[in-house]
Parts: sequence; structure tokens; C-alpha cells
Amino acid sequence: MRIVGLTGGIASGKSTVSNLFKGKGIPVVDADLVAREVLRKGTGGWKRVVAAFGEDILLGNGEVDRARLGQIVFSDPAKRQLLNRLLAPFISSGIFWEIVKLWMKGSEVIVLDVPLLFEAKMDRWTKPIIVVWINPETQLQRLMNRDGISEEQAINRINAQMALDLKRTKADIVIDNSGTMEEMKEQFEKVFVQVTRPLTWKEFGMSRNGALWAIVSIVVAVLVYRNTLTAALMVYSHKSSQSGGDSGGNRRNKLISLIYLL
Ligand SMILES: CC(C)(COP(=O)(O)OP(=O)(O)OC[C@H]1O[C@@H](n2cnc3c(N)ncnc32)[C@H](O)[C@@H]1O)[C@@H](O)C(=O)NCCC(=O)NCCS
Ligand SMILES: Nc1ncnc2c1ncn2[C@@H]1O[C@H](COP(=O)(O)OP(=O)(O)OP(=O)(O)O)[C@@H](O)[C@H]1O
Repeated sequence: MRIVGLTGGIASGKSTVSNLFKGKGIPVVDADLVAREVLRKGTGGWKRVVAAFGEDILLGNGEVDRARLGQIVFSDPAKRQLLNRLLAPFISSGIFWEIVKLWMKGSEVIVLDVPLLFEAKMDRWTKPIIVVWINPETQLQRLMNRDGISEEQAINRINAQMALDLKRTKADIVIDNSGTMEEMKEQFEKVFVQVTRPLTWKEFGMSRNGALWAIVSIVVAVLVYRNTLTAALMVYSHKSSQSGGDSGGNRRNKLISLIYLL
């Protein structure tokens, strides 16, 4: 299985790129969606966050007022770190189970869209890593337009993440999304070819089909060579018992019986 990392800065265009992947049939695990799920009313994440931030951050229906919590954490680094610490275990395990589900379905190439891929050190699990880069002026403008927030609020949100220029240096692939949608789509087509090239042996081994292939190969090898294997084990067993050191004798006899059963 190939786990492609997709990251960038806030409003740099990650969701826009991940929608293009989805449009081509590549499954995407969206960390923002996972983060929403783990903050739903009554969940473990919700309980921890309410205990730490108080009931003032709740709406009338008991759900978290995301805009309110956003205002708090994006203007106070200590509170943001607290929120990150509280939610990180839930988000990581949510992402893990999404990957397991896709593995069980047999997906060979998947995309992890994680805004804080480097900050949360999840880049260790992904290869290649795509960074959606954008120039600072366009990023600020797009963020203000999309979220309807002031320049100051937008700057706070941008500064809450690792600098996009630094993320760019850690990328295997960079998509520059400072231009038009058409320019971005042209780059995407090339990136798509690159990330969907045939799996390496290691990636194949990590996929469900690779694991099934390994199990079937072992069973077939045992079936084909069972006489040779049994004979070898019997000779070894005999030699061990003659030399008096036969602590593993029972285990070997069981193995011989198992091979015979097969
Ligand atoms: C603070 C919250 C409630 C604000 O919710 P809101 O609906 O306004 O924003 P949304 O969740 O859609 O996030 C928008 C973008 O903000 C950025 N962002 C979100 N959380 C963080 C954070 N803790 N640090 C830096 N940037 C963040 C990301 O680029 C994200 O794509 C929410 O972002 C949240 O719960 N954040 C903590 C969980 C988290 O770390 N999410 C990122 C997933 S890796
Ligand atoms: N090439 C482009 N030209 C014009 N607008 C764009 C382009 N790419 C993305 N946008 C717009 O910019 C905004 C931010 O894009 P998007 O939501 O994909 O960013 P994001 O990186 O997923 O943001 P976040 O970190 O908040 O999840 C959106 O309103 C989107 O429609």
C-alpha cells in the first residue's frame, strides 16, 4: 500500500487537490473530517475539551462552537497546544482506523490529507509527500475570502502552522497553487501519474493483496516441499534426542504433524 502524504498551509488548496484525487478514484483520508468526528458531542475528545475549556465553548445543542473555539486557540499558542495535546491521540487513532478500513478494502494507493502532517510527525508514515504551496499574499487573500475573517485573524491562523516555505523544503513533490485552477490542474495531472506508478515490492508487501500473496505462497511452498520439510525435521529431531537436548522435541513433533495434516 502506498500512503501519499498531502499537506500545505491553511487555505493553500489541500482540499482542492484532494478533491481531484477523489475524482480520479483515489481514496482520501481527510484529517480535518476525522478531527471533527472526535469533537462530536459525547465523544472522548469532546469530554476532554469541555473539561479543559469549560462549557462556554458549547452551542445550545451541546456541540462545540467551532468558531468560538477557533477564536480562542488561534489567538493563544498555549491554548492551541493544549487543544492539540487533548485531541492528538483521538485524531491519530481515527486516521489509523481509516487506513485500516482502506487496507481491508484492498486499496493500493491512498492519500492522507493532513494539514499538520509535519507538525504531528505523521510524515514518517507517508511517501511521497506532496506539499501544496502558495505565495503568502494569495494565501492570506484566499483565507480571508473563504472564511470571511479579518486580516488579523487570518494571519493568526497562518502563523499557527509551520512556515509553508519550510514545509516546501521537506516535500518530495511541490504543487504551486498560487495561479489559476487550470495551472494547478496541469501540475496535478503530472503528479497523479507519478503517485500512481506501479507499487514497489515493499509497498506491495504492505498492501492487503501483498499480504494474501505472501500467505498463499507460504502455504503452497509448505505443500510442495512438505516431504522434504518433514524429513529434515525428523532427522533434526532424531539428532537432538540422541544428544540429550530435546527441549523443543514436542514442538517439532507438533510441526511435523501439522505439515502432514496439510
Ligand atoms: C479549532 C477548531 C475547532 C476550528 O474549527 P474550524 O471549523 O474553524 O476549522 P477547521 O477544523 O475546518 O480547520 C481549518 C484549518 O485550520 C487549520 N488548523 C486546524 N487546527 C489547527 C491547529 N490545531 N493548529 C494549526 N492549524 C490548525 C488547518 O489548516 C485546517 O485545515 C478545529 O480546527 C480543531 O478542532 N482543531 C484542532 C484539531 C486539529 O489539530 N485539526 C487539524 C487536523 S491535523
Ligand atoms: N487555484 C485556485 N484559484 C483560485 N481559488 C482557489 C484555487 N485553489 C483553491 N482555491 C480556493 O482557495 C480556498 C482554499 O482552498 P482549500 O479549501 O482547498 O484549502 P485547504 O488547504 O484545504 O484549506 P484548510 O487548511 O483550511 O483545510 C478555497 O476557497 C478554494 O476554493
